[in-house]
Amino acid sequence: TMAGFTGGDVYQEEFDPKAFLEYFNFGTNALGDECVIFALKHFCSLKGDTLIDIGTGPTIHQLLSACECFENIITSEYVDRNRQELEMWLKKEPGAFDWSPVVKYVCELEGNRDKWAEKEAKLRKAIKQVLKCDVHKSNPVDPVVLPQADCLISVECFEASCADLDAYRAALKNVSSLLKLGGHLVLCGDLGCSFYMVGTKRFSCLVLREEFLREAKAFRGPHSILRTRAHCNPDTSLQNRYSPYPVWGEGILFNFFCIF
Ligand SMILES: C[S@@+](CC[C@H](N)C(=O)[O-])C[C@H]1O[C@@H](n2cnc3c(N)ncnc32)[C@H](O)[C@@H]1O
Repeated sequence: TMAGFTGGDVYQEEFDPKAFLEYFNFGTNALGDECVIFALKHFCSLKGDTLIDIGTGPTIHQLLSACECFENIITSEYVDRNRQELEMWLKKEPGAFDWSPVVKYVCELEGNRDKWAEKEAKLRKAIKQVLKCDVHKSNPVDPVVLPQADCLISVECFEASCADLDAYRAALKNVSSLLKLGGHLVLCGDLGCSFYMVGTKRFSCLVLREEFLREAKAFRGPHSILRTRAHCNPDTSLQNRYSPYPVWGEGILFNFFCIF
């Protein structure tokens, strides 16, 4: 509901990157791993020169395969602390999150199990900018003006930052201005999820349905892919034990991945 909507101010004040990164402690949570693996497998198929990631958060999992094809990656994020956390990893500062288990897994998927250190170096080199971003602005990276990119990617950002479907459509439109004609927009997230936890703090999530994504797809043209996958056991006791996000808004969670 609107009343429970957690907007930009709440993010800026209360989104704790360290707590969020707990979801990416690979190997400690079976269902969390499943979520990440679903997305990682799909990210493998992207290609182009320039890629912009919208609402990067403190994470890099979404960029690990892309850095093999995209020489220029620009990340963008609303929360200052998330950008700082990412900078820590980029600069290999002490206390930076250890992404190596996830990186190793991606290398395995790509058939280069031993290349993980090279991949980390490649990604650090590919990420050219870490920008402030607000999807509600007509130029989300204002005051920076970017050349249009070949590919935009956004993982669980619009549903986190938009109070309703109209706001989601408007944000998609804003962000599309950063994309070349004929470029690809890649969205990844969960269907039917109404909130998620970051540490002990609850953040609202706009409930998405497959029909809505199919409609959004229609406005980007015919070259689209939408894949969804039922991802966790509807048994809530199991979910409470294993879900990466402690309790889901609905019984079953579906991951989605789409390329527009
Ligand atoms: C669920 S997190 C996803 C982070 C990352 N993309 C991932 O997949 O792990 C949602 C992200 O959206 C960001 N966000 C919230 N409001 C935003 C806004 N108005 N513009 C851009 N990003 C926003 C949050 O700060 C947070 O990093």
